[in-house]
Amino acid sequence: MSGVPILEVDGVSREYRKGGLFSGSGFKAVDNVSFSMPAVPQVFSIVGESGSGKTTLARMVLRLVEPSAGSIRLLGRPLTGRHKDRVDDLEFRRLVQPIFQNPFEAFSAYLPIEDYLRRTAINLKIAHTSADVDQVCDRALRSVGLSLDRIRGKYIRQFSGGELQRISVARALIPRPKLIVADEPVSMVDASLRMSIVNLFRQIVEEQGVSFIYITHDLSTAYYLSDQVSIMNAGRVVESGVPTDILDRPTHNYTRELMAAIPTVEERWGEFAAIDAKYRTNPTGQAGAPMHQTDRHA
Ligand SMILES: Nc1ncnc2c1ncn2[C@@H]1O[C@H](COP(=O)(O)OP(=O)(O)OP(=O)(O)O)[C@@H](O)[C@H]1O
Repeated sequence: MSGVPILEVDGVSREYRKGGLFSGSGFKAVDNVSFSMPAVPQVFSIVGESGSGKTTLARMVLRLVEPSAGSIRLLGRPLTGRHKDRVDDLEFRRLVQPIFQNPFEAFSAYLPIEDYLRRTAINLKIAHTSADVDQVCDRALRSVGLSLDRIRGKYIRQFSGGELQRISVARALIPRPKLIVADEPVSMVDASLRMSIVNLFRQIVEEQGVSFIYITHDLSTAYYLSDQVSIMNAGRVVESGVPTDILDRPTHNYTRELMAAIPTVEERWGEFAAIDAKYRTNPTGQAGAPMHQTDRHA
C-alpha cells in the first residue's frame, strides 16, 4: 500500500458574513484547521457543538464549499484551487462519498429506493449493463446486511430510519471509495440502532479498507469508534489525538465541558429502560417498533 496520506487539510479557513451587506462583519466559520489522515484506513472524528464549524469543514472536504484560505489534498493531489493535477469531478466522486444526517431527506418519496443505487452506479460509470449494475448494487447492499431482492420495488416509507441509513451507506460504497464523509449520520436514528450503524462503519473500515471522517456532537460514539479525534470549538481545532488520550487527559476546558455532557451510566440505563418498555408493548418489533430485524446484526 502506498504511504501517501488519504487526506491532508492544511491551514483551511472559511469566512462568511454575519449581519447585513453593509452593516455586517466577516467571521471565520472554520479558522486555520489542519489535520492529516494516513494511508492506513481509519476513522477520524470531528467533534463539537452546534455552530462549531464541523459541517463547513466537511463540506470543504466534499468540495461543496471552497475554502477562503488553505489547501486540501486527496492522495497527494490538490482538491482545491486551480491546479493542473487537481482531482477531476468524476474521479473525486468515485474516491470520496458523503453520508448525510437525515436518511429520509436523502431519497425521494416517489422513486423506488433501488433507483438511487442504480443511478450512482451508472453516473459514476461503475457498471454499464443492467446485469452489472444490479450486481454492483447487490454487493454494496449485502455489505450492509441487506440485498437488492429485499429492497426491490420499495419506497422510503417502507423502511425504518436505521434501514434507510444502511441503504445510504450502501449507496456510498458503490464506487468502492477511499473516503466516506459522514456528517452526523446517527443523530436522526433511534438510540437503539445507533451502535449498530457505528459498528457497521468499523466493519467497513476493516473489511473494505475505507477511511471515514465521522462528524458528530456526540463524544461517546466518537470515543468508541475513532482512531483519531479532533475537537472543534468556534471554528478552531482545540484538541486532537487518540480518543483515550483526549478523554483521559483533556487539556482544553471545552473538551471537559463536552465530556460532562456525556450521559452517566444511570442516564444511559434510563434510555435503555425506556426502549425496553416500548418493546414490551410491541414485542414483535413490527411497524412502529424501535428496532428492526435487519438492524440487529452489525
Ligand atoms: N452559508 C453560510 N453563510 C453564512 N454563515 C454560515 C454558512 N454556513 C455556515 N454558517 C455559519 O458558520 C458557523 C458554523 O456552522 P456549521 O454548520 O459548520 O457548524 P456545525 O458545527 O456543523 O453545527 P451543526 O451541528 O448545528 O450543523 C455557524 O455560525 C453557521 O451559522
